[in-house]
Amino acid sequence: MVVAIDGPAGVGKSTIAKMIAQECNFYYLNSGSFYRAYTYLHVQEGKDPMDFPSVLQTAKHYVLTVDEGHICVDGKNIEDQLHTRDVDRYVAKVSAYPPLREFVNEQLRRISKDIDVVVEGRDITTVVFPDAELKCYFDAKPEVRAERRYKQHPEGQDYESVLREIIERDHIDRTKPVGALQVAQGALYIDTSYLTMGQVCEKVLSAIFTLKGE
Ligand SMILES: Nc1ncnc2c1ncn2[C@@H]1O[C@H](COP(=O)(O)OP(=O)(O)O)[C@@H](O)[C@H]1O
Ligand SMILES: Nc1ccn([C@H]2C[C@H](O)[C@@H](COP(=O)(O)OP(=O)(O)O)O2)c(=O)n1
Repeated sequence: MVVAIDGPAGVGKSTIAKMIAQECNFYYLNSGSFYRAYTYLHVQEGKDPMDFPSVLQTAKHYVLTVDEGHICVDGKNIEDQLHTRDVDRYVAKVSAYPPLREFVNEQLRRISKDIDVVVEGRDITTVVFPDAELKCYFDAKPEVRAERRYKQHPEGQDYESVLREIIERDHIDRTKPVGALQVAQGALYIDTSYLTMGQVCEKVLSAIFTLKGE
């Protein structure tokens, strides 16, 4: 079974997807980690992340694997390197390059073949797995998402800057020529603004149990 989850930054996709994966014993895939990993690896090589064809070359040079939800290169977990200022600054633009999207999508489909999986991102319900057994769209007001992100790293940027970046990121994510964030037909729409993580998880689990006839 494929459970596909899309939604904007800070809405709770990773948190809930991991909870569902653990509860149902499904594999967990975070597609944003692929875009982050390629951005990181390219910058690490001292190359220009705005030269998108060259980022694709870098991507093709490395083999990414996923170990218990963590992205690895040559077997080494690089998760800690994926949320730096540099990666945050460039990843939205890098991820808008259609050939790179196609490259990432092929890998997501290959990894997910014949297994039970929860996959989250921006275009999972629309492009990568439009026929997923369960499609979910999580939403929340930008102010709520900024507050959640700010609380994750109170030592980092102030709330106003976090909110500004969330709004900018939303704009890029929603206006991408390919793979833009949108609510897929037939998706379970959940506004998480005033729900606890447990309540969101319950809604998704209930949909999975219904599908399984449990
Ligand atoms: N329903 C919720 N209520 C309160 N906080 C939440 C909720 N869902 C997620 N969070 C918190 O919001 C932050 C961002 O969640 P995350 O799962 O990283 O979002 P995303 O993967 O969509 O970017 C995390 O600190 C998480 O614990
Ligand atoms: N399927 C996906 C997943 C992520 N992206 C983009 C969206 C973001 O700008 C980056 C990083 O995604 P990620 O989910 O890690 O971002 P956030 O944690 O929500 O800030 O990649 C995408 O275009 N398509």
